[in-house]
Amino acid sequence: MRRVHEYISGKIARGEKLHFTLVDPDKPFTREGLEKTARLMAEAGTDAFLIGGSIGVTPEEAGEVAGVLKETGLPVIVFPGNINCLTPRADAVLFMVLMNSNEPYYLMMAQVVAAPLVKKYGLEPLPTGYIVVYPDTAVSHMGRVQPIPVGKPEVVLAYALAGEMMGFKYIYLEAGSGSQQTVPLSFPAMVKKYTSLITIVGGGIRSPEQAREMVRSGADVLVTGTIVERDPELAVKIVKAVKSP
Ligand SMILES: CC(C)=CCC/C(C)=C/CC/C(C)=C/CC/C(C)=C/COP(=O)(O)OP(=O)(O)O
Ligand SMILES: O=P(O)(O)OC[C@@H](O)CO
Ligand SMILES: [Mg+2]
Repeated sequence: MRRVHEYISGKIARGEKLHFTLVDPDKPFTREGLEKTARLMAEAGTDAFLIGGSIGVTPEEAGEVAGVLKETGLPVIVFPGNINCLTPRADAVLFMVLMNSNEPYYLMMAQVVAAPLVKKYGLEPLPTGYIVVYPDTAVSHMGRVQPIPVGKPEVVLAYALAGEMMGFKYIYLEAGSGSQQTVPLSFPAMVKKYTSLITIVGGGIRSPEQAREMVRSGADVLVTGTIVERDPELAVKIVKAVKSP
């Protein structure tokens, strides 16, 4: 059963660009507030919800958030900072390797610890190479990241090719949540040109214009988190820009 992968890849095959809404269960929320945001984003046309955070998420919070988001009928995908984000109430998990980490835990041990849990929970694994471009965010600190030189898209391409050769289906080009900059447009462009990976891009996207140029450059899936928390109406405009680039 690869229902979520088929849902995502089917839409891409039909020429659609996708938007994922990131919800961090560590951020304070009320059930009513979360329901309202979820409904707003679903009506705007977001394609799925990601749940996860770098620090502080309890499995109970992850489960509660997943339960509320599932009421929209959209897929709920765990975007794990670590195994604490896993919950059986989600549909799938970005089964990630942080490819440019210097830390063995994020390269192999997190996956080894997670795999039996993913199996028990019945989560669909989405095999994903995760690349964090910039230093100075929670994820780059926690993940002991070796940043990618911004003027060198061939470096990111080499990672993407390696990921594709190892059988990953997704590559997530991450600026870092709350980043001041988005990933360089040349990065999704290069990956799209030379691989058949599904390209997810996120971090620092704050305007419909940025969203539009990122999908025009080759991103298949755009992720926004911070703007959904700060300005949901602007997030709705971003979804519309992704859907009509
Ligand atoms: C396979 C499993 C279960 C785990 C893999 C674990 C790996 C490789 C994690 C990569 C390192 C990491 C810390 C990723 C975090 C990704 C994430 C959920 C980011 C969401 O944003 P935050 O970093 O929480 O942003 P804020 O600072 O805005 O809260
Ligand atoms: O919070 P923002 O900056 O939108 O980032 C989203 C996501 O890519 C973080 O992992
Ligand atoms: Mg967080």
